[in-house]
Amino acid sequence: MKPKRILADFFRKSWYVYLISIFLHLISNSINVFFPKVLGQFTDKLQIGGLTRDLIVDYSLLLLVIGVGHVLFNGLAMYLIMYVGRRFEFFVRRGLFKHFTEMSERFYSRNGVGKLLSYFMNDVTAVRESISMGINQAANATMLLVAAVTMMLLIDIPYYLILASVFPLLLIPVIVVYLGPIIRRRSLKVQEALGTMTETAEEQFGGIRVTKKFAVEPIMNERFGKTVEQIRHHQLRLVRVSSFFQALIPFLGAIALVVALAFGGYLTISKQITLGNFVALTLYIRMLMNPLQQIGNVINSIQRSRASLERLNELLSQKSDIMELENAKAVDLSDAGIRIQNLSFSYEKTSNKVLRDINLNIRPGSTLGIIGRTGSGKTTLMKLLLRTYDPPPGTVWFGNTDVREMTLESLRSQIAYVPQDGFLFSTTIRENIAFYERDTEMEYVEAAARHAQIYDNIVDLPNQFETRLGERGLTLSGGQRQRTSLARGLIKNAPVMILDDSVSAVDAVTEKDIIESIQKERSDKTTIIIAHRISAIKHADEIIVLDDGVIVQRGTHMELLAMQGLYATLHAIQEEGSQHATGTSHS
Ligand SMILES: Nc1ncnc2c1ncn2[C@@H]1O[C@H](COP(=O)(O)OP(=O)(O)OP(=O)(O)O)[C@@H](O)[C@H]1O
Repeated sequence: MKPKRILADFFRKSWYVYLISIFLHLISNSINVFFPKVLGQFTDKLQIGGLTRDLIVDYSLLLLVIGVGHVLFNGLAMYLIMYVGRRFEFFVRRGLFKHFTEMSERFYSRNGVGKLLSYFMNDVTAVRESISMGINQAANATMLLVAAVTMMLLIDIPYYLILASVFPLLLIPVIVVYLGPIIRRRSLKVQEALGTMTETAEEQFGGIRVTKKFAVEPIMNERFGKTVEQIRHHQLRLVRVSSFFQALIPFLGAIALVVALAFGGYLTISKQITLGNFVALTLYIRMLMNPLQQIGNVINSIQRSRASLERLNELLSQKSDIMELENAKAVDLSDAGIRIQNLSFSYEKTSNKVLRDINLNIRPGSTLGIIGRTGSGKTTLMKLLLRTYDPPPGTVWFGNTDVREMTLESLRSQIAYVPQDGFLFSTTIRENIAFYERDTEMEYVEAAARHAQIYDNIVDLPNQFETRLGERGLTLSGGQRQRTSLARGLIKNAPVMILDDSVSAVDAVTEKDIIESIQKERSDKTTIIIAHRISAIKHADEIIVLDDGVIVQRGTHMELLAMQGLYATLHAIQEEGSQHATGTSHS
């Protein structure tokens, strides 16, 4: 989908449905406009006493046929337009989703989930309403207006009477020009407020467990109440102007009817027009009221949906900041080393450097351990390896290829990244583990679960590997979730694996089993283990200690212990802690 052109793209695909629908409206309205004419003739016949029993039956049947014909074609036309409106919704929502999946992590840090959901729900619906109901009503109303005015001109009603009666309606365009932009501006505010509410709701439902444990429901209610109050405020401002606008149009129609009654009535009693023509004139003017009301609705809805369309087009114009080069290369990572050269990085141009002058060589098949205080830049370094953020050119290399010149597919499909807070989807455990390849055979799923030390927990569940997690299913404990996510990483059997503090929520014995299993399974593959506990990384070929974005120490476990520094300090503290825990302290 090209940016800024969702409507044009859509109309190009669906124009013929609109054409058929407008044609059906045309037939429907052409039938309908005969109603007043036939009724006028009926009145004239009645007045001159020319009505017979047979004629009454004939007129009744004729009116019935007009009514049925009008409803039938109108219904068909409405169905087509509604159908195509729903297709628009489908088309845009699918396009939006695809666009979102192409956006980088930076985009998601800037736009909350709630805000993105509000584009899906509120904005798409607002545009759909105006291109289905809006076009339907506009086509219908315009035709009815033209047909009614034409019929008035064709029957014997003086032009000056028609002009006088229709004159108040000529003020409508003036009102539209004045009030339209006000409606649009206020509507934009409403959409923004709805977005904020969805965002707050999403965050508050996500954090409901924390809220409950701290018993701060009143504060949350108040915070949410404020966002709802904002919507009410903006919506009332919109309702005030749009109701005024919508009421003005039928009001002008009513004035037109008063003119027709007064002026037409005078001409009838002075015998300048027939009673039948007077009835037809008032019915035609009355007939104009509905389309006028509809046109008011349509203009209102178009103004509101223009605000939403602008928001959607603006969103779809945003490009991902992680772009693949046209001649990007696929690199086989199984025999490619990872080289980091003079890497410094900050998230925003103006913010402080999170990593400074990092130099690192990871041989293919080796294990690197990373340890460091919280916030020292460990995860950031991994994000740059995975290119979820762009490192500066020439700083991150896989073999002889700069990561920025690799295809994203070859990079990410060959790295298994296991984050600390492994997210699990609301589906079965088996599908969560076999996430990368859903049709992986069960024996591999089970093996991965064994290596991640989660197998025994899973087989104790009611439906074992087929147990559903999440919204409609069971919830796992933090440690179980972490190990399930670890199994998902292990099953990929990727040339490079990154464990980003992925065993932090398991006990020391389980951690030891997991690490031993990983060592055995991945003896010839590159593994990077980030941990706060030295026990998880001490077997690594090289360990780096990060502090405030700088590598302050590097070496093997034994080498680092021999140096005085952060590593030895951490080791001493952790050893002391574990002695306390096992009751072996002598102090
Ligand atoms: N998306 C982001 N935008 C801006 N700053 C960020 C972002 N992510 C992390 N930071 C900042 O970068 C610094 C390093 O964060 P990082 O997550 O890399 O640390 P870490 O060493 O992995 O910490 P931990 O051990 O707690 O996981 C922190 O100061 C953090 O606030």
